[in-house]
Amino acid sequence: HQAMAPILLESVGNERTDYIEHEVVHVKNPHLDSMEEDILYHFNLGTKTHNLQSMFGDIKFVCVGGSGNRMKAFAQFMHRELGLIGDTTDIEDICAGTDRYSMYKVGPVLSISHGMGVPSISIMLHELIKLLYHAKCSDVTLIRIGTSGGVGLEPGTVVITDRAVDSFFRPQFEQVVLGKVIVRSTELDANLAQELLQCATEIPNLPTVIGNTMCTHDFYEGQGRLDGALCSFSTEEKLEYLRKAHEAGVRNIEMESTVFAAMCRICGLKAAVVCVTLLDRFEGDQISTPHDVLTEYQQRPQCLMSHFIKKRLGLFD
Ligand SMILES: O=P(O)(O)O[C@H]1O[C@H](CO)[C@@H](O)[C@H]1O
Ligand SMILES: O=c1cc[nH]c(=O)[nH]1
Repeated sequence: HQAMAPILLESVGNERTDYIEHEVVHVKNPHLDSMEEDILYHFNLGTKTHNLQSMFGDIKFVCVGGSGNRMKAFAQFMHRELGLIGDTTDIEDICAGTDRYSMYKVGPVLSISHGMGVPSISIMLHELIKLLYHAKCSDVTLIRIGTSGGVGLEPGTVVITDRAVDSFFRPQFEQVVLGKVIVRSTELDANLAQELLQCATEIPNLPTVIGNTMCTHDFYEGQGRLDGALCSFSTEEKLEYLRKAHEAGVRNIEMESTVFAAMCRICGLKAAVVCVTLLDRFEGDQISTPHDVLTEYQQRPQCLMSHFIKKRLGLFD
């Protein structure tokens, strides 16, 4: 596992002591340095009102997911898994002053909700990356733990994303900036994906694959569903699209992975996407699985995360 402390390089016959540079979180915005104060509006945090370094400087793992309740449950679960002292009911929402996002901190783990879809997670990521930068965090790993629709997989399978692709199966994210389209790569960290797959093999009953994840801008028509309020295509056309997606290596469909991958990559954050599949889209569109089964499915990426984090922290040694 990766060392958490600075790595000392002993150089024989040399008085100097070198440290390998930590991978710090970058922001790619020259305007930020000249700002006297930075207000992270949707978190209800700011550089003048909060000491971000003392609040967040020790963060090494950030897990994000759509729902506030899921991310609270994950924080409580991690609190127990890491054997931290105190009551899990005392874990407070750091963003309680706003109802846009929820944020919980347990030791070196930050758990944050991002809502649904690219615009929602993108706003959250702008503020999260600035928060990690202001807090002078280093060696941070960011993981989205979510749900998705499977493409030719048994429901409940966990998919670790190889490439995050758009609706045309391209590994890129397009953002319109000042009326022009900017295209950014969605490449994720291949070593991290392999490390997570290895962790999955060490956990019983956690069916896991690596595959491409398609990110769409809609849950219904945008994912080829026949059960929305609008539908402009036939069942055969839907299945043809899913077959093409499958041929392009797509194993699951969700709504945030491309922008998540693109933003993390540019800012020097090692990132992964781990989503459980709730259904097989070749079999249907409605999520009709009983609630308790869905709850158990949602816990699968969390179990994988706990194993991964504990392994990285050397808690199994
Ligand atoms: O389960 P989460 O992480 O919210 O993500 C998935 O679920 C939502 C749709 O139900 C979309 O946001 C999709 O990406
Ligand atoms: O089919 C699904 C299930 C969860 N999330 C999605 O985006 N699609």
